[in-house]
Amino acid sequence: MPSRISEAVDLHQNKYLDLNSMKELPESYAWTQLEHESSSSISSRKKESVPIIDLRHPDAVALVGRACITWGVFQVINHGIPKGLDQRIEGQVNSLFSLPMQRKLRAARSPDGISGYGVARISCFFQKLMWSEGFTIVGSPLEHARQLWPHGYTEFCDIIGEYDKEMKRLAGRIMWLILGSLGISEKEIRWVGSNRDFAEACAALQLNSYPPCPDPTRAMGLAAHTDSTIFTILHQSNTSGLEVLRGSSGWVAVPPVPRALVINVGDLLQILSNGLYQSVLHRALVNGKHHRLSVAYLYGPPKGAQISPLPKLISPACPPIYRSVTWAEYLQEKAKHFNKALSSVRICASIKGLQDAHDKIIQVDPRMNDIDGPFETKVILP
Ligand SMILES: C=C1C[C@]23C[C@@]1(O)CC[C@H]2[C@@]12CCC[C@@](C)(C(=O)O1)[C@H]2[C@@H]3C(=O)O
Ligand SMILES: O=C(O)CCC(=O)C(=O)O
Ligand SMILES: [Fe+2]
Repeated sequence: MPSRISEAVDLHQNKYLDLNSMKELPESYAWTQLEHESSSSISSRKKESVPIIDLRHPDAVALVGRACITWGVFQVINHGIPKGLDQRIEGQVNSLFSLPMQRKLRAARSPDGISGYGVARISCFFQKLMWSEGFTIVGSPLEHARQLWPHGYTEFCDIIGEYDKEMKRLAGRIMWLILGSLGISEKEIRWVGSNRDFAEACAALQLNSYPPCPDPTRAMGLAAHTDSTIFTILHQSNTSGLEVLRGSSGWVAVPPVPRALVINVGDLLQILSNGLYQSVLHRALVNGKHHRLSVAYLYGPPKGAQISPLPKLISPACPPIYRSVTWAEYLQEKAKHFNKALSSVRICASIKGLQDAHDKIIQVDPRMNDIDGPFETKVILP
């Protein structure tokens, strides 16, 4: 039986395989059938689909509230992001991931860093590797862009800057819809900012690439996870792959809708809403023919802001179930406990009717069985 350390080294050595040139699925990327089962067949039979909300609808607040409670995810249209920006950002993402591996590695994320090129951060919690590459941007992408395109990095930086600005504006608007749906006014949030635009809010941009895969039914693009955000705004290219877990219905596909953006409830919104809006477990599957891209805007509170259940949502009958955390503290919990991060900040162990995403874990990765600690693979039965 190999030791945990040598397995970790194996993973590390496999880390930068060039997925774009592989003709067969290496064993290290082959996930078990069980992990793929329970997929969309059930949901498509039931004809359930993730709500699509027109942000210009007069009842947008109520629609958003209902979608947060019943799904934890929705798509938005008429969101005001300039036409064509989605295609321009996709062009940049495509050009980044099409670079030769040696070039991409110049912008590699350092082991303890946040920004840069690399495999999914959550890879260390899984036995198998994921069929994807990522590039994370926090703050300015300039230094990494220079490494990637020494003679032509400005276009990338300009488009990222424009996308970031537009996302921040949209995120502020969605914040108001969500807060409105919870009955929260501006007086009740310290960090709304003087222009009511959440100017100090922090965010990360995650660019994801899922190359065509020689054996897509055995591969996993991005394993099931929840985001450690208030919410995430996701643009997906015109190839399906995103799935969300919906209670007893199992995995439901979130099909790309032209110009629509997907909004995922994140863990911090679950904390703020005292468990009313639960973060959504989601994953990305891969495709045999098409290269899939996605751009996630991971939206969170300002640095140092304490996130805890909103006082208005608390009463003797509904005591706070989470302690207060900053985003940075929560990300540390996530890095340590992954699926169990929410329960690690829970102060009230069991509330009837409330389940954290991790409570749905029903089978521990057998390789991890004899290891103490939080290493668990989500295997969700139908
Ligand atoms: C702010 C962040 C959220 C994130 C970790 C990060 O520091 C930057 C990347 C984010 C991301 C994107 C892909 C899925 C995810 C779980 C991951 O591994 O990296 C999220 C992280 C998260 O939400 O916890
Ligand atoms: O590619 C996708 O559809 C999902 C990406 C995602 O979940 C993430 O970046 O957090
Ligand atoms: Fe995600």
